[in-house]
Amino acid sequence: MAGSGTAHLRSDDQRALTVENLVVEFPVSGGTVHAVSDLSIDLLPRETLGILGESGCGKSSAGRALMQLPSPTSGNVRLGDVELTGLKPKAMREARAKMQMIMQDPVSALNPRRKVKDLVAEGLEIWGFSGEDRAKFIDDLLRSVGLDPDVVRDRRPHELSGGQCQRVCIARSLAMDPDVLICDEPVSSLDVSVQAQVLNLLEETRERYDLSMIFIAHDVAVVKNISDRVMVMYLGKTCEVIPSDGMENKALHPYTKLLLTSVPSASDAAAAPSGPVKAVELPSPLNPPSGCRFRTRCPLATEQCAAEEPQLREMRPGQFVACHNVEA
Ligand SMILES: Nc1ncnc2c1ncn2[C@@H]1O[C@H](COP(=O)(O)OP(=O)(O)OP(=O)(O)O)[C@@H](O)[C@H]1O
Repeated sequence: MAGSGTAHLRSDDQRALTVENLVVEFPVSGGTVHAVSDLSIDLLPRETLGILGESGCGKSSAGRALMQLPSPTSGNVRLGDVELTGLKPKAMREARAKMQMIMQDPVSALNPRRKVKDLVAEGLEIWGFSGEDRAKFIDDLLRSVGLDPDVVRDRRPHELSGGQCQRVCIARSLAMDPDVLICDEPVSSLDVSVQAQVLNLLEETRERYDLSMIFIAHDVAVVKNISDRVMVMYLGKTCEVIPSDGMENKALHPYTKLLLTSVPSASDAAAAPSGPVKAVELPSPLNPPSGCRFRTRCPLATEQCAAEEPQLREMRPGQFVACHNVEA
């Protein structure tokens, strides 16, 4: 798999989730949208991997394809030891229970006609819970996400705030006893005042329930703070995988540096790309540039970048970069 975009962990490390060469394409009238191209991920148990990139780079398409919603165009997704590709519907439902997704808009993720206690219980049939056991289980889950069961259990989504709805979504996911939580922009639709509370809850939840997490967002500071490692995507491809600790000083790919300079910090100067980034629109995923997809905006681009696609190389321990023109 060398050069395929995988994070290349040690071969003896256990994986919560393994993704190999994921491709997501959408046929449209003008051709094919190449939303995700050759994406590989190794997620360790209890690790949070951030996926960072600007709008339209394929983050959500990748997240949904991991859940097989819909299945990717090609590539393999393995949850623990279970290969999801090609599972029959019943086996897929059971496997999918172990990988839950928290969406950007919690209000529209919840059925407006159902009460909180029924929303949280939506997936519980497969565990066979009923009666008092079930009611206690739901109350415990509501408490664990910081909601008072006596206050919220009989309410419907429109009677709750956005932050409370996201807490209900998190409780509903936890009801399935998942191993992996995929969070797709989980706080971007919430008021700034409650974003930090929900981020803290996600972090506490990951620790308390021994979860592994994929955290998708375009906000560099949020992704950096919550993640152990960050995967930076540009136009459907991985350009860098980097430990989040100190990444503002360690980033090597010109695109990662560009993203980091959008976060005001004392280390901006160190992080700035070496040369002006060209002010052009994000190229169309219908017809991505040849070679390196970032080359049309890159201050370091050479002829080689148009001719040859750079593969991920381990430049420093745990840091992988797809660029012809950077050195460690
Ligand atoms: N169902 C679809 N049909 C056609 N094109 C799609 C579809 N879903 C996504 N796309 C396109 O795929 C590309 C990647 O979109 P995606 O939503 O995955 O990006 P993103 O990084 O999550 O962006 P955002 O943060 O704005 O959601 C975009 O060009 C988008 O327009």
